[in-house]
Amino acid sequence: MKARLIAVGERMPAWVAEGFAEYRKRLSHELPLELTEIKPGVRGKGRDDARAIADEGVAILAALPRDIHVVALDGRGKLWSSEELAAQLEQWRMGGRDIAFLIGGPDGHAPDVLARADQRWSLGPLTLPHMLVRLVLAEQLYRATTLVAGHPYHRA
Ligand SMILES: C[S@@+](CC[C@H](N)C(=O)[O-])C[C@H]1O[C@@H](n2cnc3c(N)ncnc32)[C@H](O)[C@@H]1O
Repeated sequence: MKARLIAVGERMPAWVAEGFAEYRKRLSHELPLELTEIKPGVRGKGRDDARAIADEGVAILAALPRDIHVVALDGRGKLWSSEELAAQLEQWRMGGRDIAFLIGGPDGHAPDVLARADQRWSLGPLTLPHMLVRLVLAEQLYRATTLVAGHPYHRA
């Protein structure tokens, strides 16, 4: 199974890019993770935020391969402990499809994107900046692979 991260936002700051690259490297055997960045919709004077959210949604949906399991990162989604995420990972693997994780823009996901999602995953009640969400997602996926493999990285 391969994973794809489709995220609104371009050009991560170096400290995020380095952290993300580190976990992506650690994941490369167990869960190869490919990143697709989506240009944020245009916001500001005279621009309608709803239009920007809709444009981001169209671009996210266009980047999705047809037969892929979709998990939208969303503050109103399901909360999973790291152990529950590891169990999810095993279920996703048994499902036999590749998996896509979606991170929205400054105003969250378009309704069409949430409608396409098979699951919604909340990292907790805090609203996190999208760049940090990439990093936490990559680390938690790595942690989940180590839990499944019985590797001592996870010591809860
Ligand atoms: C700055 S947040 C958007 C906040 C927006 N007000 C909302 O209601 O979704 C940008 C993206 O980061 C992700 N995100 C932020 N905090 C999150 C959390 N606690 N759990 C899951 N995803 C989160 C979501 O994909 C969100 O669309």
